[in-house]
Amino acid sequence: MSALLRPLRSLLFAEHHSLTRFCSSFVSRMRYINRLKENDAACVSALQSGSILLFHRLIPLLQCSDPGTFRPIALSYSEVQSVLQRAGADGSLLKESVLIGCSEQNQVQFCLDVGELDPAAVAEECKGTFMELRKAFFLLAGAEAPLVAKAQALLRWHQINKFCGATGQLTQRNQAGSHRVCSSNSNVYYPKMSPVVIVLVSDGKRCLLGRQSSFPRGLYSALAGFCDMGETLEEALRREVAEEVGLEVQNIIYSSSQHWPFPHSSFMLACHATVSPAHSQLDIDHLELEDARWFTEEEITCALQVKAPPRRDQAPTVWLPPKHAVAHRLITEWRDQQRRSEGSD
Ligand SMILES: NC(=O)C1=CN([C@@H]2O[C@H](COP(=O)(O)OP(=O)(O)OC[C@H]3O[C@@H](n4cnc5c(N)ncnc54)[C@H](OP(=O)(O)O)[C@@H]3O)[C@@H](O)[C@H]2O)C=CC1
Ligand SMILES: [Mg+2]
Repeated sequence: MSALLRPLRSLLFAEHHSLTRFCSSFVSRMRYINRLKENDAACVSALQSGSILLFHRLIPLLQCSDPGTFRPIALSYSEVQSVLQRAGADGSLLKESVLIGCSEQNQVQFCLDVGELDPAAVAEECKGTFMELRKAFFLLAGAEAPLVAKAQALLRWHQINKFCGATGQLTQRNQAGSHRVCSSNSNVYYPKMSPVVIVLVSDGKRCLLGRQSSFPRGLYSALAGFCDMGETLEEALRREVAEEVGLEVQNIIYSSSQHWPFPHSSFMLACHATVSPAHSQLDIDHLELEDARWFTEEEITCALQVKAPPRRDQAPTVWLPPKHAVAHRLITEWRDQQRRSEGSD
C-alpha cells in the first residue's frame, strides 16, 4: 500500500472505529449516519460491513418468515457480490447502493436496485421472491414495512431525479445517495415527501369517515388531503374538511405522523379535530368523495373486527384501514377516548 494511502486508511479506520465505538446510543447512531452522508469514503467502508436490501425495478426482494408474514432479505456486501457475479453483472453495481439508515443493532442498512438483472435468477439465488410493495406492505412485520417503503422511495427518487430541473444537465449523487447535485450549476436536490393532512373529525359522540370511488368496496378512512404550498398544517386541515364535507373544524390536536409510500411518498400528518354537534350536517363534495358518514363507537368497534374486505357477492360491509395505516391509529385513539369518557360518565 503506498505511503500516501496508509495514513488515510488508518485515519478512516480510526474514524470509523471511533464512530462505531460510540455508535451504541441513539444520538451516536444518528451522528454516525449523518457523517456517512457527508463522507463518501466512510460510506464506502460502512457499505462493505453493512446489510443490503435488494429491489428489482422498485419491487422488494422478500422471504416468508411466518405463515402470511414476510421480511426483507438483508444480504452482506460479499453475498451481493456473488449474486451479481452469478447473474453475470460485475460488482461495480454495488456502488449504486443507497444508504437507508442504521438499525438499533447498529447495522448500517443500504438498498440496491438490480433492475438490469434477471429477477428470477436473483430471487432463486437468494431464496426469496420479488413482491410488489402495495401487496407486501401489509404482509411485512411491524418495523420492516416502513424500512422497505423508505428504501423503495429513495431508489425511486434517484431514478426520477437524474437530471436537473433547471438546466437539464445530469445530476450526480453522493456515495450515501442522500442528495444529488447538478453537474453544471451545483443546484442540490434532496429526496422529498409531499405533506398530507389526515384528520379524524368528531362531534363528541361520533367520528367522521369518508371514501373515494377508487377505494376498495366498503373501505372508509379518515379525511385526508395534500397541503398546498405555503399552508400550515392547521390551514390545510381546515381547508380539506371544508372542501370535502362542508364542515368547519375546531380544536385541532396533533396525533402522529407517517411516511406513506402510496402512490408516492406522502408525509402523513395525523390529527384529531372536533365540530359542534349543532354544526355537524354534512355537505359532501361528490367530486372528491363517493361518501362520508358519521359512525358511533359501536359501529367503529364492529368495523374494526372486519378483517377481510367483502367479496363481490357480499354486501359492502364497512371495513377500516389496517394497522399499518395511520388512519387506523386515529380511529383506535378516538374509540379508546370514547370508552374512557363513557367509563368516567
Ligand atoms: N396512511 C393512511 O392512513 C392514509 C393515506 N392516505 C393518502 O393520503 C394522500 C392524500 O389523500 P387524498 O384524499 O387522495 O388527497 P386529496 O384530498 O388532496 O385529493 C387528491 C388530489 O390532490 C392533488 N394532488 C395529488 N398529488 C399531490 C401532491 N403531491 N401535492 C399536492 N396535491 C396533490 C390531486 O389533485 P389534482 O388532480 O387537482 O392535481 C389529487 O387528485 C393519498 O396519497 C392517500 O394514499 C389517505 C388516507 C389514509
Ligand atoms: Mg382527500
